[in-house]
Amino acid sequence: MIELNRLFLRRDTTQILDDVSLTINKGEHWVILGKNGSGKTSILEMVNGYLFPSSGTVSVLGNMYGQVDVREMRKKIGYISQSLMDKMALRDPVWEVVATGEYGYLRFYEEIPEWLQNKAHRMLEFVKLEHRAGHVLGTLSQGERKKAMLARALMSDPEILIMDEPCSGLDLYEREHLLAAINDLHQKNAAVVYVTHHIEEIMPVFTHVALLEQGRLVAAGPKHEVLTVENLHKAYQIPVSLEWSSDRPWIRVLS
Ligand SMILES: Nc1ncnc2c1ncn2[C@@H]1O[C@H](COP(=O)(O)OP(=O)(O)OP(=O)(O)O)[C@@H](O)[C@H]1O
Repeated sequence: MIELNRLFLRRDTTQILDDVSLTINKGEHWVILGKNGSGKTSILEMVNGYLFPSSGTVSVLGNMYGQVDVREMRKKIGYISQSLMDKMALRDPVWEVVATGEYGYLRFYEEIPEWLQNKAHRMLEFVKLEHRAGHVLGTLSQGERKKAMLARALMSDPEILIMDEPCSGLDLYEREHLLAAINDLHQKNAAVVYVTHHIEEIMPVFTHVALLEQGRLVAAGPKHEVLTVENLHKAYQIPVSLEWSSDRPWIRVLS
């Protein structure tokens, strides 16, 4: 579904990505981990076609970027990021904000047909936010807003769903509720690519992990093979121990 081949990205004197190759197949859900500035967001932006590598190729859903209209590709990709959240109309009802995802609009200026309203409500049910459907987006908690963004992204039935740190800034309660909704994505067709700083967010739905360090891949593959204390030490330079509980990894820093 996504094939990144020998990606290099250089800006001024900084080597942002340094020979990154990654293949994401249908049925796989990936988490990208790495320190601040290791290149995670750059990879997401390349998959979205917002950023082009200095060299190397990006192929998404069988189409090589550079030979395809990226705007057409973006219709097949759901992207959930803080910058998108910031663009949403806080005074609009939640169901209406969700409905805009059908066409990728930010707002509607005409009457919304009943089928679309019904679909938006179904997506809100999926993320367990239906009880807030009629509320104004700005009155929702941060976690609920993220759930609304997830429901909005699902409206267009994306083939790829990209999430850039969706749990940042959420308290434990809000985070766990959002993670439960994300874990339910196994019922959908989309391949999920998820960036986080927190290893315990790797829910059972995720199958694979890529570990980045200074623009290079330390390891990439099935999560149980990649999430070893040796690889985590290479990526973070901190001694840690790792425990799996209910197919979720938990990390402890060793003193
Ligand atoms: N346009 C640019 N010019 C110069 N440097 C850039 C540019 N864009 C990104 N960088 C640098 O590239 C590196 C990788 O950035 P990127 O945002 O991909 O990392 P990240 O792993 O997502 O970081 P974070 O976890 O902090 O969000 C950073 O050091 C960043 O400062």
